[in-house]
Amino acid sequence: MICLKTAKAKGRVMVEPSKSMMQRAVAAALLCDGRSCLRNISLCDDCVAGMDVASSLGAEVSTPANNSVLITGGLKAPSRELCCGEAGLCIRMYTPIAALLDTEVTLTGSGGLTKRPMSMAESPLRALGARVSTNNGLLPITVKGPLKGGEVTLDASMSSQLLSGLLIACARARHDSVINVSSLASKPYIDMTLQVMDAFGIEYGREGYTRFIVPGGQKYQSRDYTVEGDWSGAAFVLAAGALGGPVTAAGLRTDTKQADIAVLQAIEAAGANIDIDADAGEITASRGRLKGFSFDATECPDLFPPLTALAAHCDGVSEITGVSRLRHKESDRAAVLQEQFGRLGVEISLKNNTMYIIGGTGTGGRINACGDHRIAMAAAAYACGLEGEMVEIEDPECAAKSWPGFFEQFGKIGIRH
Ligand SMILES: O=C(O)C1=C[C@@H](OP(=O)(O)O)[C@@H](O)[C@H](O)C1
Ligand SMILES: C=C(OP(=O)(O)O)C(=O)O
Repeated sequence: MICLKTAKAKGRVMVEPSKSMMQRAVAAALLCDGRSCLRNISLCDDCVAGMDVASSLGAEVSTPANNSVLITGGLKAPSRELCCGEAGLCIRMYTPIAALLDTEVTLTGSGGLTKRPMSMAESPLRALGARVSTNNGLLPITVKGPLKGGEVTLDASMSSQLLSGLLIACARARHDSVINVSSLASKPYIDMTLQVMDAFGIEYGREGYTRFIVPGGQKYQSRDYTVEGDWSGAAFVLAAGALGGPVTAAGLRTDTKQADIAVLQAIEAAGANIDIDADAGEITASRGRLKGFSFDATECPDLFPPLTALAAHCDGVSEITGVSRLRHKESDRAAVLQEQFGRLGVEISLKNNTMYIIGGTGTGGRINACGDHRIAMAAAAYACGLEGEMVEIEDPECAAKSWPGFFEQFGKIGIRH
């Protein structure tokens, strides 16, 4: 457990590199013939799991040094089960990749991932020529390819992550693939996948977010790739700034495809100030007259926790829509936010697809992160809206899933433990 002394935050934080972008780049590097160098890497739990899986699938992964790692591609049958840790993207992306092989591969995971659905992988992979079995829709999942290609339909209402994996893998299938997609949410994450495929020389066609055409038999081109800073982690830093500040989040690209750059709109809607220095890659947030705000987080569900922390200190009621996207995250995130912020005196109600947060009643107290990194980080951002109280966090270590140095960085902006 850690105990944070609440205070207004002030200063500058270098954000962690994006685990979403890095895991995609590692997968692309695995599928190359040559050697890639990934720079500005993250050693968060999810990225370490991604590198381990790539290595088990035949990549030569150097010991990370100087913030970079060398990956020599080469896909081969692993000698053991692939363990994806707690990373949803990792298992949903490597399942189609493992199905490129003509041997049976089992993918598994730990902690919260064991409760997260994998059923969405079954019918599309079968339609593309692989054998698939899951544990009643959960882990472990076993696949046996080779993925041949073909035409397939995918219901992506639960998650975009399998589509990311299919797009990446289908470029290496023997034949061309057409992926028809219905009800896709988290759309920007597909743009992130396509951006990495572009960077590694892969071609595809698309009709918006409903149909993707991926020619088979393509070669990923090895390259130097710099991982950009993580807007999902930056959202907690900027929420902290909006509650006091000024706080600067550094290491970000403003021309990003990342979904969570949308945090800037939400913070401005709450009445706080945002200052952007695109050339320096620095965003500064500072307090304004904070008022309840409305925001649609359907396409950027990871913003719920930092925006809940912000809304808890805004005057009036804030409304965030897209609650249905939270059911299968590291925790049942809407329920956990409601319950755990409730312990801090913040009233949250859930109606249909909307979360209502009543601002201005929160106090210090103790919350349990419930194994969800974004709940732990949200508690720290929340602490920036109080003064002279304590916010205790049970299970803070789970922040390492996306940002191992998170609490150290918050210490630097005045939130000490
Ligand atoms: O592709 C990715 O990197 C991610 C996609 C999103 O998941 P869903 O598509 O399941 O919403 C997001 O919530 C997750 O944190 C990371
Ligand atoms: C849901 C998340 O990640 P994943 O699905 O990759 O585990 C997250 O980081 O909030």
